[in-house]
Amino acid sequence: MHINTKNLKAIQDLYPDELAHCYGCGKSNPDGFQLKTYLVGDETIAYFTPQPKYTALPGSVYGGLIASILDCHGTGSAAAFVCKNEHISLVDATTIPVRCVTALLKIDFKNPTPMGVELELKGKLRSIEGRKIWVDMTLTANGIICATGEILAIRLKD
Ligand SMILES: CCCCCCCCCCCCCC(=O)SCCNC(=O)CCNC(=O)[C@H](O)C(C)(C)COP(=O)(O)OP(=O)(O)OC[C@H]1O[C@@H](n2cnc3c(N)ncnc32)[C@H](O)[C@@H]1OP(=O)(O)O
Repeated sequence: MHINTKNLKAIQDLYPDELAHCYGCGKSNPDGFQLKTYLVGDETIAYFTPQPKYTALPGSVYGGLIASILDCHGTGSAAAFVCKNEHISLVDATTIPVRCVTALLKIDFKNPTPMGVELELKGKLRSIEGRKIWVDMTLTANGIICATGEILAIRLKD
């Protein structure tokens, strides 16, 4: 079921301008994917429909693209979970004082990811240990989990 994100703020839209140029999710990168991650309760969600140019075998999505969007969903999720943990409201904020980068990313490709359908990415917090945030992720198409991911994101120092 597609969650209505219309009244939610995407984490990536709350990154300070100077940290918002990421190819995968930066709002200030017009040539990038501009992935949007939303915090919904205890999990994060993002939707993305790859263009046909990101084909692997005909009809299926290139694995690098899958890794790329899970990477950005992971760092966005990590920032969102830190905000939740520290009671930083995403509703009132225009920017958040939390930015995370990827230290480690693992992807398991479970099934071919079909081209031409909207992909659903979800994130769940595993743990926050100081500046280290572990997030578990799934990427689903047509109700089938095509990939799972785990990320260790590191919160940047001020
Ligand atoms: C891109 C970085 C630049 C930042 C500025 C621009 C922001 C732009 C944002 C856009 C980005 C968009 C998103 C992207 O695409 S990010 C792009 C891809 N990622 C990178 O380029 C990151 C490159 N790596 C680094 O810059 C540093 O290594 C970081 C910042 C990650 C940590 O270096 P830092 O000096 O800060 O911290 P630390 O070394 O004390 O480590 C902290 C803790 O983490 C543990 N640990 C670390 N690695 C691993 C590992 N692989 N497995 C297991 N554990 C690991 C480590 O043992 C320690 O644990 P503990 O001993 O405390 O228990």
